[in-house]
Amino acid sequence: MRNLLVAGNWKMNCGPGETAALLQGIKNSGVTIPDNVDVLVCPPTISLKTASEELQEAEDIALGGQNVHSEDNGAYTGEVSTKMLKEVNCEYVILGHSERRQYFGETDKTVNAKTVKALEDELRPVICVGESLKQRKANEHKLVVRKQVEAALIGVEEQQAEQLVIAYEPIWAIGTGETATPDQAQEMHAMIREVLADLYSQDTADSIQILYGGSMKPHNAEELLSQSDVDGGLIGGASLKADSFTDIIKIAGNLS
Ligand SMILES: O=C(CO)COP(=O)(O)O
Repeated sequence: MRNLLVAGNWKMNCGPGETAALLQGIKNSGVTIPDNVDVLVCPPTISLKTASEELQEAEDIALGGQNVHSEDNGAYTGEVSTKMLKEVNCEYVILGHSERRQYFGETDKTVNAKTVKALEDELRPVICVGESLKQRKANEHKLVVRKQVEAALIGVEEQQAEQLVIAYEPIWAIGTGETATPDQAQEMHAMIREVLADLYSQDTADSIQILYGGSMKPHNAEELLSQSDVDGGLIGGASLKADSFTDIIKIAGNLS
């Protein structure tokens, strides 16, 4: 049985001070992380060191970056490398979030290069895919997402693939308060798992956690996380408050 992964993408929220406060809030909430739940937080780059220090005695909460460059170092103003993320104890990195694709020119090609680099340097990529409202209305959502998954994984070998996490995040559901229905999420997650099985094997596909992201909140987490191919959530807004994030952790613990 796969563990469910409850992951917080803090986006451009929480400098070091607020990061310390939020993580203390999570730790002081008294939540015990269930054995069958993995928990991940992804603060902004500038707050990762503080987060790492705060999480020193909370080994069951993993740390991740929100982006990484595909080169080791060099003249890339504003960027961070895999080694820098690892130096502050990141185990994961979010790649290809739709906001990065939309505002910062990320393409399937850059997402692929970053995925290959992250795996090479033993950071687990959380690869984000998802269709726009226009694409869903045009009934192109499956094709679009299939292509995004395939493109991200060019050159990724089967034995590395077990380190992957995929996040299905329909763009129309991000920060809008509108979620995919449980059936819509299940349909897309099952399709993504099929793509992974075609690329690798059913066993490998079954071992990869596929997260849902897009307005996941305590009130809708149970119905989404109960779907057989939904292996967790990538949570934006609701991960910024200790109580809503820990509520989702508890809901996941009761399910898996
Ligand atoms: O983009 C998301 C997580 O990466 C989802 O954000 P919201 O939960 O705020 O909709």
